[in-house]
Amino acid sequence: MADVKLQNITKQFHHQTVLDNISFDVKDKEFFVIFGHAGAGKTTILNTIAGLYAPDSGQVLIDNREVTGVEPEDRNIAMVFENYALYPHYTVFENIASPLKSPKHRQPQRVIEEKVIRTAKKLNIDHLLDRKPSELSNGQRQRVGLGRALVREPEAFLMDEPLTHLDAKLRHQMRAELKEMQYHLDTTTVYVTHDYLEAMSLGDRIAILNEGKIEQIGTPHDIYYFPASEYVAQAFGEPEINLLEGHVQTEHGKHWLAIHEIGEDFLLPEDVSRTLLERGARVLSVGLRPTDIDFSRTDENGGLPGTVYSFEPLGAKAILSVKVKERIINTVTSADEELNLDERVFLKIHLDRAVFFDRDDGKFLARSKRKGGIERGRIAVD
Ligand SMILES: Nc1ncnc2c1ncn2[C@@H]1O[C@H](COP(=O)(O)OP(=O)(O)OP(=O)(O)O)[C@@H](O)[C@H]1O
Repeated sequence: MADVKLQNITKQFHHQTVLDNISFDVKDKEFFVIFGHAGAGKTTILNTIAGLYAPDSGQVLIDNREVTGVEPEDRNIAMVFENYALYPHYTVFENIASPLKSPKHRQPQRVIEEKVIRTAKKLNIDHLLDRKPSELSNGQRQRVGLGRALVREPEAFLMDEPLTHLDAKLRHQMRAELKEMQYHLDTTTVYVTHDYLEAMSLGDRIAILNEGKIEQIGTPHDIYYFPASEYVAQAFGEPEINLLEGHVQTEHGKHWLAIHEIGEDFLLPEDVSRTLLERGARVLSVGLRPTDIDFSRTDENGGLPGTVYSFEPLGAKAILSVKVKERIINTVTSADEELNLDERVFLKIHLDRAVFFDRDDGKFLARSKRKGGIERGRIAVD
């Protein structure tokens, strides 16, 4: 296996820029996820790495060797597709052996047998070699698909939404399988998805692509807790992060955040106010994850009053939307709550967990790294 590097890749189709100066470095044995909405350019990146598309500018390096002009079959990259494209009339053995029989890469029968058996053992499917794909479970089929890619001993795997059309339960199971396989096989993988949960659960690192540009590259933790932009924060999390407008105000040497939309002021964590003032940010966008807002039925500690706008039980948890003044705020509660529409409730916002963005360009400004709660109170909001 090897590392895969993209340097300043640009690609246009019909004068429309589809990839705009894309650079990243997938390390040897890394599981690297490219996340983006439909049309963001994810598949175009995979095709560029595989050599199916030539970039207009920029370089592709595999194992530090430039391959930008090299034909796909000479790149030693394996692409795994959504349906695994197994030959239905071939046995598992024949399916896995098929890449070793192509005219360009044909190998002697003895070598083929050895490689197929070794690959099947790695994937724990060596007892299934005589079966046809129709006699396999989905998980086993996936392993055969991967086995067929792996048998060529590629330098990297490229996977284009391999789990998209599976139902939720199976998808979860397959995710676990892929993860386990990755752990045992030490493969370098570039994996494309539009499902943020898949990206978070599989990726060592994730690149977030937005209309052909990379918004952020980071670990799942970085992406979730320190999103580089409002776009990233909105894409990762269900229900979506609440974004409100805040104004920094200074009184008696203390820095407060006034959120007029909900008629509430919060004392800013010191590390946050320092950063915001250094950056000269007085008006900003405040991101509050639904999980960082608690609700109660009683006004115990000066909670923020609102009324139930909707209550959506989803098994173990429920999405509670509360109308505060004219704003709808989403929170997550346990599903066994019984709440009626228009019922009066109180919210407790954990501003110490908020993420602050520039109001104009939506880029990340600050998040408190302090542990523990913050002081909270009311001052007059004009
Ligand atoms: N061969 C092509 N010719 C013309 N336009 C193309 C070609 N391939 C892709 N595009 C365009 O490039 C843009 C990015 O497409 P791409 O398939 O890379 O997106 P994606 O992020 O993989 O989307 P999806 O999740 O829908 O598969 C789209 O607007 C698409 O229409």
